[in-house]
Amino acid sequence: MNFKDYIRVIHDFPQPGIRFKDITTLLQNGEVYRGAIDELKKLVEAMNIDVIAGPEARGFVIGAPLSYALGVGFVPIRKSGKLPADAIEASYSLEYGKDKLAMHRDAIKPGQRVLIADDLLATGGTIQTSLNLIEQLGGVVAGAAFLIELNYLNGREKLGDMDIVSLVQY
Ligand SMILES: O=P(O)(O)OC[C@H]1O[C@H](OP(=O)(O)OP(=O)(O)O)[C@H](O)[C@@H]1O
Ligand SMILES: Nc1ncnc2[nH]cnc12
Repeated sequence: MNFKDYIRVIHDFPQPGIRFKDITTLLQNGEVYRGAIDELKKLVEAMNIDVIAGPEARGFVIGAPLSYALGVGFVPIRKSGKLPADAIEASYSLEYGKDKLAMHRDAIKPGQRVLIADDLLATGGTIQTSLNLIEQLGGVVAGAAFLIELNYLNGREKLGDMDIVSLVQY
C-alpha cells in the first residue's frame, strides 16, 4: 500500500512556508487506515512494549488503534490544563509554535517499556518532551512510531539512539 498517495500536502498552513501533511485524507479510507496501523504493528512488535503513549491530538489517532491491535494500554499525553488528576508538565517548541504537554503522575509504572506513537515526526520537539515526561515518571522509552517523518527537519538526530520507525518519509 502506498500510504503517501493518501496524504494531502497543504502549502502555507498554519503559517507561510509550512508544507502541512494532512492525514485526514488517509484516515477517511478505512482500508488504508487499518493498513497503516497493521504495518506499524509489524514494525514495533519486537520492541516488547508494555504501554503506548500518544501526544494530543493526532497521536491519539495513531496510538489508540495501535494499542488495541497490540493489546497494550494507552496513555494520553495532553496539552496543558486538560488532565483532571495530579500531573507533570513540560514546555516545548515545534515546527510552527510553542506549547506545553502534560501527563498524569500515575500514568506510567516505574520500569514500564513505553512506545511513543504520533502521526508525524518534524523537529522532534514533541517527542523529546514526551520522552522527558515519561522518564520523569520512571518509564523506559522503547521506541517511537510515526506515520510520517520529515527528514528535512532532522528530528531523528535530536532523539539520539531511540528506535524510530515511520511509514512515509518526505
Ligand atoms: O516534531 P515536532 O516539531 O514536535 O512536530 C510534530 C508534532 O506536531 C503536530 O502536532 P501539533 O502540536 O500541531 O498538535 P495537534 O496534533 O493537536 O494538531 C504533530 O501531530 C506532532 O505531534
Ligand atoms: N509540516 C507539518 N505537517 C503536519 N503536521 C506537522 N507538525 C509539525 N510540522 C508539521
